[in-house]
Amino acid sequence: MQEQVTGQDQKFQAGRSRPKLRVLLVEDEVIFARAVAKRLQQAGYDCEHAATLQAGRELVRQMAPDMILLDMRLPDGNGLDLLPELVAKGISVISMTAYGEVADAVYAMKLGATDYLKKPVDLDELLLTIEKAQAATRLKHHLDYSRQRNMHATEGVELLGDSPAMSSVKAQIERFAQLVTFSDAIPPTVLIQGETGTGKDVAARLLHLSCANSDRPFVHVDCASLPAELIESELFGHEKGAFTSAQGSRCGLIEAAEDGTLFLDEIGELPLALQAKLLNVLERRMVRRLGSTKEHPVLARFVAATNRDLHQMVLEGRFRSDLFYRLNVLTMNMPPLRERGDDILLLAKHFAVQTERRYGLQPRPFSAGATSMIREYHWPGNVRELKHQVSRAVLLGRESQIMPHDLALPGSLQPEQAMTIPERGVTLESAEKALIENALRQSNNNVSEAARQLGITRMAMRYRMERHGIKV
Ligand SMILES: Nc1ncnc2c1ncn2[C@@H]1O[C@H](COP(=O)(O)OP(=O)(O)OP(=O)(O)O)[C@@H](O)[C@H]1O
Repeated sequence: MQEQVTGQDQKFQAGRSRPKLRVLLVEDEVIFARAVAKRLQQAGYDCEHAATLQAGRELVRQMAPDMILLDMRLPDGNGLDLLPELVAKGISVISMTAYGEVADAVYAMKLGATDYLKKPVDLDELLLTIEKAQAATRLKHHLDYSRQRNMHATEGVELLGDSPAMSSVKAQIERFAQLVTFSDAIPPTVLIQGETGTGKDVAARLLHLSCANSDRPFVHVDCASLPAELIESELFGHEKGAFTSAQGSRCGLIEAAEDGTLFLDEIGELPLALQAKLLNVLERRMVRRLGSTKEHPVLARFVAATNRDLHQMVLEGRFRSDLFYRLNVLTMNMPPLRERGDDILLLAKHFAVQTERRYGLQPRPFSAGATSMIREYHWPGNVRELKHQVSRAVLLGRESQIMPHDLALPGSLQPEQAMTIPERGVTLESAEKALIENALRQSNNNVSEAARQLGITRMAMRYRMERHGIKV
């Protein structure tokens, strides 16, 4: 028997903005099932009901539930028979057992159920248990995500560019790799500073690859994107029961880095309380999981990166000075892209070829106008912005060359240059003339292209050129 619960309570769901959790209830007591379904729908969940194992299996396929409330004693078998396949699908399962079936509940937990409820089920307790299970699933996904993204972490790492600024960075990476590999006591901490998108992450991975034990783990922790309440357990690990959703014990990322590299990205975003704990780890080289009394030695080398001015943050009381001095031992500054001379074009060509290959497109050169625009633009988002704009231009451009308008940059002039009025003043007429001459220069005297850059028609451009006596 299979029953879908819909109807009068649908109105409670309307207008809820959070995605609805899909809950499947596998339960043969129909009156109890109706009460549960009604309550869950009122609470904003999507709920469907199956009264047998077979109907449950069928609905799992159809509705792909996020969570299952699973009764143990069903007309066509025991809920425990269905449990392993649900767990294997990554579905969170809450088992429901009648009085006197404690052994079933224990066995269900061993098979991977997230939690259990004893019948008769109190509906408020049921809601709390669902919320708890949801939090546990979210935590697990975050941990799995962090671990997964660290696999293949150093594949295909390249720091392109041979401008003096980049050559000096590469030489520094080599030198630091020697220092952190062969210091017999504690490997000194490396701090990589630089504007956003300058390649700090790439530099950290390259440093790891340049060390003697590059086959050891490289573990990346993004202090900015991890929710504050997860950073601590992510970094330090936890024992079972250390907090409500800690279902089992788990090693933290500091431990997971073993004797490899722990890369603390966006260290400036680390909450003050955790800064103190991190300092303790750096000083004592010991780590203790949340809820544990046992300490583990820390063998990893620490590399931190930031696009913030940590010194300024120290002055403002937002970053601990003792941690700053501890981190600021070997410091590397990633130069902004605009200070890398010909590297800008080299990188632009590299990203263009990369995109063309990836999408099986015909190679197209940059037009002279696009080339000078790339050279002159100030690239506030650095290499990341260049990569993004070039890929976009390659994918969207229609002409035989990549044109300035394909790059969609906000003009090649730096905003400050374009906006600043000289002390002696300037007339609108002369500013307009300068802009037109500039656009023509950038587009290699291509009038249509220059008109496009200035957002006017070719006719209007011709008219203005004539008025200012500009000839091409
Ligand atoms: N020199 C380089 N050669 C090739 N690719 C690079 C280079 N520098 C950066 N990149 C690429 O640019 C993008 C941004 O680099 P990365 O993430 O290392 O910057 P970041 O400084 O860590 O940025 P954020 O401060 O925002 O975290 C990445 O896709 C990276 O592969």
